[in-house]
Amino acid sequence: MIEVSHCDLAYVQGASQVKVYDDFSLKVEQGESLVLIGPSGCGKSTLLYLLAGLLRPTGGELRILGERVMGTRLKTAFILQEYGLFPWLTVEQNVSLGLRVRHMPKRLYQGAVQEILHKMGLWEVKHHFPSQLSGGQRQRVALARVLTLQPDLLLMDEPLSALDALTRERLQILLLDIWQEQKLTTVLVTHSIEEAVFLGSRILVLADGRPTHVIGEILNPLVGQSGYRQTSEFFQNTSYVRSLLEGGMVG
Ligand SMILES: Nc1ncnc2c1ncn2[C@@H]1O[C@H](COP(=O)(O)OP(=O)(O)OP(=O)(O)O)[C@@H](O)[C@H]1O
Repeated sequence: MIEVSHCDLAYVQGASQVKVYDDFSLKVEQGESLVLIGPSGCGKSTLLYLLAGLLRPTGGELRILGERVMGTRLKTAFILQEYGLFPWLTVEQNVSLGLRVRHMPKRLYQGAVQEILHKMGLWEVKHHFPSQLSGGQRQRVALARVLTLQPDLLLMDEPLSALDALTRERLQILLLDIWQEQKLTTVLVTHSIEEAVFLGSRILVLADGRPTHVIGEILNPLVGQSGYRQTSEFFQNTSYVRSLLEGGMVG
């Protein structure tokens, strides 16, 4: 699905350069739920921007479904922490926005929008404006909006970090349902070890340092199984990720 091959990426800062990636390679299979975790500044968002086609690598190449990424693509959805909703549009209008800007006639998208509003628990608030919603509801609107476009790749940059603990857990379950139902390839950045292990079928632990490097990779085949959060495997995996992060921060 995704092939990152020997990519370099440096930010220019005045006269100097911040080399974030140097000869970095990564493969993500179709239907994987890859989670990126690592200390602040290690390059997680940069990798998402590269995958989204918002940044171009200075060397190497990225391919999605075999096609070289030269810019943004319609089937890649990107969800940010700040929701990105338009305050002057209602929930329903925000959700259908992507379809409307593609000039799809209302009769063709109305059913799909209604279905997703129900599925995401937004039906009762469909005429509300974003300012009238809780953080969890706003993030569900943002998710609903990108899902109406039937993406094949969902990129998420700390999408749940602004939410209270219980809302966050509910949305984690929702994300897991979406991933399992739609077999959607997802790449999620988080700072939460528990969230990484709860949502990632594979977890990539990145370390700070220039350039960024992978210090651990955990396959997590039990992800999505009911009651996983209460199992000893979940506890072992969170402990392992924590130890990698602690080790990676030494020095
Ligand atoms: N536009 C930019 N210009 C210069 N340097 C940048 C720019 N964007 C990011 N950087 C630097 O690149 C490095 C990687 O940043 P990035 O935002 O990808 O890290 P991150 O792991 O996502 O951090 P966080 O967890 O804090 O969001 C950091 O050192 C950051 O300061």
